[in-house]
Amino acid sequence: MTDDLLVASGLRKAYGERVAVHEVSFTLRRGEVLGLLGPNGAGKSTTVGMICGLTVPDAGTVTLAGGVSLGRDEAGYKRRIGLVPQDIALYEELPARTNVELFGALYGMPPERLKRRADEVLAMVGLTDRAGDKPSTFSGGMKRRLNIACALVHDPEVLLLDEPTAGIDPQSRNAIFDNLEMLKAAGKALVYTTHYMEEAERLADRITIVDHGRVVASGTQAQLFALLPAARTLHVEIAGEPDDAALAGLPGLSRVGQRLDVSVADIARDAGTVLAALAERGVAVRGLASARATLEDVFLQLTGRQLRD
Ligand SMILES: Nc1ncnc2c1ncn2[C@@H]1O[C@H](COP(=O)(O)OP(=O)(O)OP(=O)(O)O)[C@@H](O)[C@H]1O
Repeated sequence: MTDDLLVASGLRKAYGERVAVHEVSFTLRRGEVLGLLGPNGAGKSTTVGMICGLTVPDAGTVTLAGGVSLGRDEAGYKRRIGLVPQDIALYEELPARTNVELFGALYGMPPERLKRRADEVLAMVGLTDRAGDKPSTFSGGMKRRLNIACALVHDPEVLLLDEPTAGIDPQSRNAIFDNLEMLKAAGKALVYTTHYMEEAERLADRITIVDHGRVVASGTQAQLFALLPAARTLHVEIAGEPDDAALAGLPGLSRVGQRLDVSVADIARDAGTVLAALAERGVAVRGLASARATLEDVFLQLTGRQLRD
C-alpha cells in the first residue's frame, strides 16, 4: 500500500521521427509539489499533456489512487485533474466569472454548486473585485490567475501547471506562488513545470529533472545537491597577482582573476583550512564570500550543459 496519489510510469511520446519523451516516470503524493524542471524542449509540456489526457502516449501509464486511469474511467480520471496550460486559454470577451463557470460546466457541475465554487476560486486567486470584468482588460498576471481559477473550479485533487509564470512580472509571480502554497496547504498535489530553477527551489518538495525527454535525476533538493561533489563555493578575493605554483595542490580550486573559487563540502569545517593553506603559501586575502550550490549546478553536473540557453 502506498500513499501515492498519481503514478506516471514509462511515458513515451514520439512525433514522427522525433522522440519528445523517451521514458518518464514519477510519483506524486497529496499535499506535495513536484517540480518538473528542464530546459526548453526537454519534453515537459508533452509529459503534462499525457498526464491530463490531451496527448495519447505511445507507451506508459498514468494511474490515480484507487486504480483510476484514462483507459479505465476517463471521466472519473479527468474530474480529479486540473490543467493550467502554458498558453493562456480564456474567452477574452466574456466576464471572468463566466469563464470560470464555463470550465465548471464542462465537468457537468450543477448550477448551484458551480456558482458557489466560482466565488470561492475567484476569491482564492484574488479576483473577486474583477469577477465581472473581461480578461481583455486584465494584466498578464491577472489572466494567469484566472486561468488557475478555471483549472480549480471542479475541485481537482491534482493540479498540473505548465510554466504558469511565463511572461509575467515578479509581483504577479509572487501572488501566484502564494496561491499555490495555499493549495498545497489545503492538501492538493501539484505538478509544476518550469525551466526556472529558482521557482523549483522555492516551491517544490521534490524535483524531477528532465532533459531530452528523459529523467536525469529525481529527489528532494537535499538529495539532488548531494549529487554534487561540493555543496558550496567559497569565493576568496586575494591581493596582488597570485603565484599559480603557490596555489597548486589546493583541492577544488579555480582562479578567476583575483578571485579564487574553492568548492567545499562543509563551510564551517573547510573555510578555516582553506584560509590557513593560503596564509601558509603567502597569499594575502582581502575578502571572503560563499555561495550555496543551486539546481543549475546540479543540472550542469548531470548533463554538462546550462539549464538556460
Ligand atoms: N505537436 C508536436 N509536433 C511535433 N513536435 C512536437 C510537438 N510538441 C512537441 N514537440 C517536440 O517535442 C519536444 C519536446 O517539446 P515540449 O514542448 O514537450 O518541451 P518542453 O520541455 O515543454 O519545452 P518548453 O518549455 O519550450 O515548452 C520538442 O523537440 C518539440 O519540438
